[in-house]
Amino acid sequence: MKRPRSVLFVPGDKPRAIAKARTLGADMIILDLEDAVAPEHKAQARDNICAALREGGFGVPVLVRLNGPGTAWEQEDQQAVLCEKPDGLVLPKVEEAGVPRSLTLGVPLWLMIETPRGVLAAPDLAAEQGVAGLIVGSNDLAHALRVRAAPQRSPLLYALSAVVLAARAYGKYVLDSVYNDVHDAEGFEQECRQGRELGFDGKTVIHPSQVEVARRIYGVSEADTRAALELLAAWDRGRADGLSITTLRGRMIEEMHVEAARAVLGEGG
Ligand SMILES: CC(C)(COP(=O)(O)OP(=O)(O)OC[C@H]1O[C@@H](n2cnc3c(N)ncnc32)[C@H](O)[C@@H]1OP(=O)(O)O)[C@@H](O)C(=O)NCCC(=O)NCCSC(=O)C[C@H](O)C(=O)O
Ligand SMILES: [Mg+2]
Repeated sequence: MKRPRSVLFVPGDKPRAIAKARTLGADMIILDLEDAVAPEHKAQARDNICAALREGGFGVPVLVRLNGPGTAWEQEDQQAVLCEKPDGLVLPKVEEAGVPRSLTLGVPLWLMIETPRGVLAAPDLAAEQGVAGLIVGSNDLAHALRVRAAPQRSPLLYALSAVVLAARAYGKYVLDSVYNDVHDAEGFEQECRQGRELGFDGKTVIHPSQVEVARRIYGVSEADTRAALELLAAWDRGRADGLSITTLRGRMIEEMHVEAARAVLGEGG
């Protein structure tokens, strides 16, 4: 599976949004049964999601976010997703490793880390078999931590990095949280850049206007490609001169930088 850069949440009770999701160019779609859907809409949302999975036509992996274990909707959600096999399941507010996940259907699991205990358990959760990736849910996390909104998400940085660290340690994907203000394009772009710097693979998004921005910022730019080519050329010159390591404009280049540059070219084409 290719690294998902822009992952769109779509409420299961909004059929127009589900239809539109097929056209927006997200790398992955999450049809939501959990927090985007009011209790009285859960049944309709399940029907909508089954119909959408049956109809297909998304062109990218489609996951379903279930309501958590212990909720009133657990059983019905399980039956509903059995209707058509989604490409993965998103489990919310996961906190404990090593417990049998009652419904896996043999599909990849994406675990939402959005509670203090979830953050503390992130390494063990990332290590679990069948887990494709971790997703930060910073709305729930900020609420549980009782932190306030602050520039650059400073109160959350420790937790964000802890989740990235856990995912990287076990070779899993890791996705940044959603940005709530769908009218604040500048703030969204800034948060995408910050997420990328922190090491996330991509961002979860909630509105059509956010899809392409996340794809671009998490993608490989022309400048990235040029820099990678330049680094590889410098490396090749150094090796031809018999050097074990070399420099480019005074900056040391070692094998891991070469590996990173090749990865950029592999993705950027
Ligand atoms: C955030 C919204 C509620 C904004 O809704 P609204 O103001 O109605 O949007 P627009 O009028 O601008 O919509 C324009 C058209 O775009 C379609 N649309 C909107 N959102 C989506 C979407 N997510 N996917 C596909 N299409 C979408 C509308 O249908 C309009 O189309 P049309 O009618 O044809 O013109 C709304 O965007 C929304 O509901 N977004 C998703 C919210 C969501 O899924 N939330 C749950 C996941 S995030 C979460 O739970 C947080 C996490 O767990 C945590 O703890 O942090
Ligand atoms: Mg949440």
